[in-house]
Amino acid sequence: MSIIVAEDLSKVYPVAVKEPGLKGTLLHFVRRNYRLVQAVQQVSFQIEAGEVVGFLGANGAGKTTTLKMLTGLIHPSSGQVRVAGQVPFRREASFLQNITLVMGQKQQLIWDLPALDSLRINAAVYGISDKELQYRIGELAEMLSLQAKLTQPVRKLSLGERMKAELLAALLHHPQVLFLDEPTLGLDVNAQVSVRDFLREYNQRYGATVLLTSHYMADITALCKRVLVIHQGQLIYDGSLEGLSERFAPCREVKVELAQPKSKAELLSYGDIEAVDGRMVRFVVPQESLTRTVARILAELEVVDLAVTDPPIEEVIGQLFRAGVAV
Ligand SMILES: Nc1ncnc2c1ncn2[C@@H]1O[C@H](COP(=O)(O)OP(=O)(O)OP(=O)(O)O)[C@@H](O)[C@H]1O
Repeated sequence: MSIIVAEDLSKVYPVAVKEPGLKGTLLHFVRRNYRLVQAVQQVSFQIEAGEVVGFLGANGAGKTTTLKMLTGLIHPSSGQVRVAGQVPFRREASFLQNITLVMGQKQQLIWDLPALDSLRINAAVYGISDKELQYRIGELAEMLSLQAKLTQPVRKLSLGERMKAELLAALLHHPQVLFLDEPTLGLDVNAQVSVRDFLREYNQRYGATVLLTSHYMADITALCKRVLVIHQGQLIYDGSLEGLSERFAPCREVKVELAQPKSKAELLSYGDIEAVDGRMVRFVVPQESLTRTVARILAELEVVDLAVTDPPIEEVIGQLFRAGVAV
């Protein structure tokens, strides 16, 4: 059975609209007008236990709203959601024991205290014994290379160390399902890599299920075989990461090694040229004319080697977010 099930999940936010000026402010007190923002529209997906799934979308696409519905922070306007067999919005203790939500831009650790003190508070909330707490902190701190940092006030930690300490706090109760909203936000490249490595190891060691949003494609490519893409509140893709390029990339790169160098003018009839370097040529060819163009190149030019590659995944996603593609 799937550990996360969303069926026709929708969320509409009523937003109060106020006219500018004093008159608008006074009227706002007496009679409020609302406009409705459809943040998430009939989103359905299922995630199996142990999967690591990337959740992609441009700013305002509906990712955080969906995560909030999956963790029970907000009630869906319509649709069904079950996580670890429970209805999140009921926020039952057995549900909260099973999940965690980490938001890169929010922190739960107390700023002026050492992380260790906040961890003790969390342990009390989750009913973790002292002995078990020592064991779990030791294990997670080692995985995160954080042993020496837990006795320092949180405000004295670097951003990367703080994020790792946040992860430690969020995972102390050994949740089965991790909802991670931009866990590497603002971190430098080294810190991003160590958070990624930790998440991979945590998933493998505990078989935890992870739903992860990130604007850093490196997080997604390093961790997720499967991605969900949301655009203007609608799920427009649910499938493999490689499948994204196949489905949405408008162009392919055709790399050709020629027997003899050719001038740019001679090559232009085959497609846009990305680069020419002696006998090596890189063409950018629209998807729909790919087969025809490759056949022409092979028939008309003396070719030593030819390879067709997808554009970088960042480019595909960027294009997808800019254009927005209907399902
Ligand atoms: N509490 C709220 N009240 C009204 N509108 C909201 C509220 N929260 C979110 N929205 C709106 O719902 C839409 C989806 O927002 P959401 O935060 O889910 O997007 P997101 O994909 O997480 O974006 P980002 O990547 O910028 O965090 C946006 O249009 C946003 O303005």
